[in-house]
Amino acid sequence: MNLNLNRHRHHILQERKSLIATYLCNVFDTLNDGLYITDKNGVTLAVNSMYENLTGLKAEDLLGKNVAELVETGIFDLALNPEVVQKKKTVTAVQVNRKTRKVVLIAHPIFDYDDDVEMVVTYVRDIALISQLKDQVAAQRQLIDSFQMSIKQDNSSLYLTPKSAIMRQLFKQVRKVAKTDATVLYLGETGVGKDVMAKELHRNSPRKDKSFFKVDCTCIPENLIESELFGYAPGAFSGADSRGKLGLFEMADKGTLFLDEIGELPLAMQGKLLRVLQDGDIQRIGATTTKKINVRIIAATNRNLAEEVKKGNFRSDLFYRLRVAVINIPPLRERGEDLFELIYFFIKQFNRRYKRQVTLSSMAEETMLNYAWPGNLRELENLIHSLVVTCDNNKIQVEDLPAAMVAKSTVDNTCRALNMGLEDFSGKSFKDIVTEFETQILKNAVSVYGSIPKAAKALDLNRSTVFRKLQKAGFTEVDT
Ligand SMILES: Nc1ncnc2c1ncn2[C@@H]1O[C@H](COP(=O)(O)OP(=O)(O)OP(=O)(O)O)[C@@H](O)[C@H]1O
Repeated sequence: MNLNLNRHRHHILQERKSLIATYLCNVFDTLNDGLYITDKNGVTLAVNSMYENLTGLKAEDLLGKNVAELVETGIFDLALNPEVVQKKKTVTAVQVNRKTRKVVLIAHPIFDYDDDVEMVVTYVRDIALISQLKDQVAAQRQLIDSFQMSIKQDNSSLYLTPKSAIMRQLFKQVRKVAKTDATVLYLGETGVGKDVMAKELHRNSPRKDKSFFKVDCTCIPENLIESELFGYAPGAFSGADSRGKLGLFEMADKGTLFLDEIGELPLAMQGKLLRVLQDGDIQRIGATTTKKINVRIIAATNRNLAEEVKKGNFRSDLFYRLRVAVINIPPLRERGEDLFELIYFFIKQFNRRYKRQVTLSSMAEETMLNYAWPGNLRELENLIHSLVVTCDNNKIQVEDLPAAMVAKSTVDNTCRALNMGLEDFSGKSFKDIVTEFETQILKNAVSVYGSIPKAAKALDLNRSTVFRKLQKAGFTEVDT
């Protein structure tokens, strides 16, 4: 039974081998290298189409001719065959041909059963391409180095020793998870420092000497995201670089990859990312095999990912995978005394950069402290940058601040003093809001001074006016 099976296989194999022999030239034409085959005497037996492309020479001018003759007639300046046959080993050289094309030759001996050289198979590569590749590798190395430099250098321009309890606790948490290899998800409004914290995490991790790459998922066009992240195999699609391309996952191997704005990652990519997180496998576009990589993932978003999962915009399985260590970065308005510290930290930074000695008036300082900073640290940093650059004398006055900030700060102040929030006024007319403010001020004054006549006197108002306004608003002195 087994014997029959083996015979059958042997028969099929013989048939298939003749198939290979029939189509061998077509197989040669699929190679990305040029191919030049001679017999042991140097007679040209075959060249593939890539050889023709690289050298500009035509097969019909070469086939059947001896390489020695081709050298003599100046078709090319050297041939490796005699040396390969004599030394019985692989030989390499740079060849220039009649068309002044420069190529690299790698000539291998093919032995017969007596261990004598029967043929010489030469691979031919474009020297320009090789030096381009070298440049590319050097550029990539430089890129990796510059990433590492920026990680190392950034530190001095950052405020990393917060005073507020909330941030001290957060830094503690960051430095603790940094020691592990866990995937980290940063959540927080725009400009709160997710990017800064991702680098801080890398800097404190055992991978600190390896590369750190950041991908802003909003910045890469959807059709390029996959090739940027996963790279592609040589000749993966028409127009692709024939040498293939390294993706960011491979570049960040052994280091950290920061996926910023992960909420924007297209659904198809979310599936691929999940596979990386689960198995540590990546597959280049057009590749048939996968590759194991060792990358720590840090992700960040200002979106509510749970909501995005409900809406079907974000895969729940990926969401759960990312939630291994979630770190919420609070907005500036919740960082208490850090705001004060940060204001002066940035003033110092920009004073140093522009060789200035700008300070802040107490009114300007108070206005800044009372502002809600919707743009968070980015807004604060940019404002101080512009104030330091544009400040005429060395003191920033409240008039130098943006009008909207001053107005908002005044209203916020009044609201705070009156114990009201801005949301209390939504949908009301200006007149109603003013009346409400007025009533609140009068109420406060009556409670502070003890009676309507005393409050009216303190506010330099007519007592009947105060009485009438409060009565109209439905208050009596007893109510207050
Ligand atoms: N601790 C810090 N010390 C000094 N500057 C900081 C700090 N944190 C953030 N910044 C500055 O604030 C700006 C915004 O920070 P970052 O880009 O990290 O925020 P983000 O949350 O990632 O923003 P986005 O959501 O828009 O991506 C940057 O210019 C950064 O340098």
